Formats: sequence, C-alpha cells, structure tokens
Amino acid sequence: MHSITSAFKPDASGNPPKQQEYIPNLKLSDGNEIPMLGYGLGTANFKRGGDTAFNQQIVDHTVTAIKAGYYHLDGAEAYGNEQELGAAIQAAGVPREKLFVTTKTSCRAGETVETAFSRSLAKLGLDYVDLYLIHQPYFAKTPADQQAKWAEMEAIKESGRARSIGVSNYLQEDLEPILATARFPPVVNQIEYHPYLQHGDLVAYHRNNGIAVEAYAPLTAITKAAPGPCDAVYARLASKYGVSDGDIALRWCLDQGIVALTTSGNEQRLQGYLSKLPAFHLTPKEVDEISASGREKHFRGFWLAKFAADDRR
Ligand SMILES: NC(=O)c1ccc[n+]([C@@H]2O[C@H](COP(=O)([O-])OP(=O)(O)OC[C@H]3O[C@@H](n4cnc5c(N)ncnc54)[C@H](O)[C@@H]3O)[C@@H](O)[C@H]2O)c1
Ligand SMILES: OCCc1c[nH]c2ccccc12
Repeated sequence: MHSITSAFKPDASGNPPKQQEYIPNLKLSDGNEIPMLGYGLGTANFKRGGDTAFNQQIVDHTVTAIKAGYYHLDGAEAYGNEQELGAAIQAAGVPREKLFVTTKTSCRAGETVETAFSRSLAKLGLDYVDLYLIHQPYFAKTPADQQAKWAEMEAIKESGRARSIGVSNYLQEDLEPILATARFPPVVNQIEYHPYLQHGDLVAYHRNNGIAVEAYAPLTAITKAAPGPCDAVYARLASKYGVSDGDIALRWCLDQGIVALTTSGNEQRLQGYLSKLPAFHLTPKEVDEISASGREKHFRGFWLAKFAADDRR
C-alpha cells in the first residue's frame, strides 16, 4: 500500500540539495508524501505547563534543524511552541512548499476541532499544514466519540487547510470505529515505537489497512532503556557500517517502511543522521535480529498513566 519514493529534488537555483532530500519520502494512502525522517518539537523543545512566554531558544534550535536539512517538522498544540515553530519556519528561509509541517489537536473538552485547528494555524502563521493529527485517543469515552471527532477532522481535510489527517497513540481498538465510518481514513498513526515497544501485531494491522506508522521515541533503547538486549546488536551493526548506534536505531525504523521522528539540540548529532542514514541500509536479517532482541524486554516511556489506568496493551 505504501511505496517509498526517491526525494532527490535538485534545487532550481542550482544549489546542492539538502541531505534530507536524499532521505526518501513515504507515499501515503491519500496520495501525499511524507519525508521519512522528522524533527520533533515535543520533547527537547516543549514548554512546561503554563509557560506562555515566547522562547527564542526553541526558535533557534528549530532554525538550526531546518537549516541542517530537517524539512519534516513535528509539532502539536500540547507542546506550547507552535508560535516558535512558525517563527522558525519564517526565519529559516526554506520555501514553505519544501517543508512538511505537522501539528496535533489535544481534543480539549468542549472545544471543536475547527476551533483548535484555527488557533494552531494562526500560531504557526501558516495557511495550511501538511498533516493534522488527533494527539491521543484518551479524550473519547465511547467509539461514537471517536467517530464524531474523526468527522470533524475530515471537515478540516475537506477545507484544504490540512493536506493529510491522521491519529497518534491509537491502538487497533481505537482505529476500528474510525475505519468503520471514515470517508477519509487516517493516513498515519504516530506511536511510540522502538525495539522494546513493538506493539505485537499493531504494525501489521496498519499495513493491512493502508495506515503509515510514524515512530516517536525511536532512540529509546539507547537513551532511556539501556542497558538491554539490543545494546550488543546495535554496537555490532554500528561497527559494521561505521555509524552510531543512533543511526542503527533510526535505520531499523526506516528499513521497515516506518517514519522516524527524532530531535536534538545538538547540531552535530542532527547532521550526523542526515549524512549517515542515506548511505547504508540494514539487511532484512539485521532488522529481524534487532526485533528479536528487542522482544526480550518491554519499555514504555510516554503516556504511562493512561496505560496504568486503563490496563491497555
Ligand atoms: N505523539 C506523541 O504522543 C509523542 C510522544 C513523544 C514524542 N513525540 C514526537 O516525537 C519526537 C521525538 O521523540 P523523542 O525525543 O522521544 O525521540 P528520540 O528517541 O529520538 O530521542 C531524542 C532525545 O534523545 C537524545 N539523544 C539522542 N542521542 C542520544 C544519545 N546517544 N545519548 C543520549 N541522549 C541522546 C536527544 O538529545 C533527544 O533529547 C518528539 O519531539 C515529538 O515531536 C510524540
Ligand atoms: O507528544 C506527546 C507526549 C509529549 C511530549 N512532550 C509533551 C508536552 C506536552 C504534552 C505532551 C507531550
């Protein structure tokens, strides 16, 4: 259902293409394309609750990422930094049509998607986003709540102000009611995904239903869950390919056709991914080796309270 297309787009002005343009795009079920590596504004750069002051450091970090070649930018109203993301887009000077901008609705109680979306667009200073997501399924008490919210998302898509629409943190049981009534099915589900959280058959369910997977927290086995059974496999493959263990962790997503979202304030690290990732692939056997090691450990880093409360998978 999803094909990976070459994203090599020589610059009309003759400038060499940015490295991100060597990272492929993934074709989505609505015909649009998403760059397979994205820069997230949700972890290193988000504002703590209640902080509304404009934060120039977030702008500077994001400009650095865009200038390094990260053209896929993953934001959300919950991160409190859409204004800074918009300012960074302005300041970086990359033409809007080259960027892929995502934001997400928190589905605040008593508020329509239209209200949330208009506020996000205004903060971003944009007239459209490439991808608009429902941030999490936990607002819904019933399947009918999911279906009603999704119908509101479809109205945003129909208005042309979000080129694509999708969801985040959904499990199969959350997706099923949406797929039953959708006129425009979600094109992506953004989930925590790394070797220690492979979600059983959830990724296969996505493949069977034409929904692309975006992996957030793809470096977890290195950054939060070490030591663990993947360490030795990452180290061996990093040495084989002359790359970092982070490159191996990201490649493990990309080589399964999964979009990877990462972030860093460290420009060298960001540039490292862009220079190394296009230069190698893991073999299917190596992908499987990482998956098999990962299944020996379970680790979840986000939305823990929801899982504890609902006893979700
Ligand atoms: N939809 C959701 O619910 C949700 C949840 C979490 C994140 N996200 C999105 O995904 C993006 C990426 O998530 P993430 O930050 O968890 O991804 P990630 O796993 O790539 O982790 C990135 C973090 O790890 C650090 N890091 C990288 N290499 C390291 C190393 N070798 N040693 C130590 N630290 C290292 C970086 O500085 C950065 O802070 C977020 O910014 C956000 O946009 C979405
Ligand atoms: O993206 C969902 C998880 C998350 C990361 N950073 C945040 C800041 C505010 C709300 C949610 C998040």
